Amino acid sequence: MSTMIRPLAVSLGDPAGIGPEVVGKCWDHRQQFGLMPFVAVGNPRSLAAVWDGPIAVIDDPSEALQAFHDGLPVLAINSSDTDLPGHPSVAGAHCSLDALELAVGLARSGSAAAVVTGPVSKQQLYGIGFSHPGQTEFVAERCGISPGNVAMMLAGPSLRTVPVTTHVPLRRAAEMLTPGLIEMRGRAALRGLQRTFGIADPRLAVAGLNPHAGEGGTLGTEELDCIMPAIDALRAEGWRVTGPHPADTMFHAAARGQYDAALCMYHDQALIPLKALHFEEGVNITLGLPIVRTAPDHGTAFDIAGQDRADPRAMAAAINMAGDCARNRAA
Ligand SMILES: NC(=O)C1=CN([C@@H]2O[C@H](COP(=O)(O)OP(=O)(O)OC[C@H]3O[C@@H](n4cnc5c(N)ncnc54)[C@H](O)[C@@H]3O)[C@@H](O)[C@H]2O)C=CC1
Ligand SMILES: NCC(=O)COP(=O)(O)O
Repeated sequence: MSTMIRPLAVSLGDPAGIGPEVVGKCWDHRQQFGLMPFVAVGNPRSLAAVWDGPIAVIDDPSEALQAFHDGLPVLAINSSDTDLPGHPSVAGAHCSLDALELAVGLARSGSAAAVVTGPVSKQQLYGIGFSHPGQTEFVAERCGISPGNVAMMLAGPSLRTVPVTTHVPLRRAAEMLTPGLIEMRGRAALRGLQRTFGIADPRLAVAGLNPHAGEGGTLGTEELDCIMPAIDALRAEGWRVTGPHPADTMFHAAARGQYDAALCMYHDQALIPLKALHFEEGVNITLGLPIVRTAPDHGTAFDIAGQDRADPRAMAAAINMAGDCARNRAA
């Protein structure tokens, strides 16, 4: 089936967060943002609570394209409680997981061209027994891919970053670093730059872990023991890889011009520069999957939910990137 005749599936995320509001606003501004048709997956009541646009509850994703012109098509997940914006609940966590499951299933089955995931609360999901670090690893598992072989990329107009370790305590992140894990993430990032971003001969800059990339082993040895062997292995395969670079000096404008993505050792090393530069339009994309999955870079923002203050631009960027990547793959 052609990408052009399939909608994107957009899960609403936690019903008490800003996911429903930014998805509704994306439908409002669909022409301004240049968005292809999408179907929301979640509780229609959580949309109606924060957005007064037209909602078209549909039974089958094939109805989405026609419905999209007159209203926001929604495949309904009916949770037992009505969630109040800003007040997450157990029922809301179950609803966000059910919506994620259905939206990913639509992309896997080919009913949707790609999946865009709305923001969920990890704390809420962990509370109902969710055993994955985040949605990235959940989607990987549903696609039958080992979590080690996918990469979480944060992408903005002037920077792409990929963390080697994701949602683990910082102490544990350092312990988890091995040449094999760094090499796998680096390879997933490089292949993703080729396949998803169309960069034929991508350049990857690898960050060090320690101050000044270990200062020759005097401020830590992970660069010598783990990072350099991974760089050597990737170079031996013919990839253009540099590093380990001191992380404090690899994100200024001139440095960013030297690479297509930065491979970072832990979550905040990757996400702080990306969000400092591109919070309003940053996209989280999972590389290494048989389907396309994107998300806005921001979280549930419970502090502003229901106040009409949520900026939809990152969600719009995620929807646009999902559409572009799906079209690239179909071409
Ligand atoms: N893709 C996902 O599902 C993500 C989920 N999270 C989850 O979100 C929850 C809250 O995380 P935080 O660190 O507080 O980050 P957050 O992104 O939810 O909020 C950080 C700050 O930015 C503001 N903000 C976020 N998005 C905004 C938008 N679109 N428009 C206007 N203001 C916005 C919030 O009001 C808050 O002041 C956590 O439970 C975390 O697990 C965090 C990041 C991504
Ligand atoms: N900080 C990024 C984030 O929380 C998104 O992670 P994921 O749920 O997409 O794996």
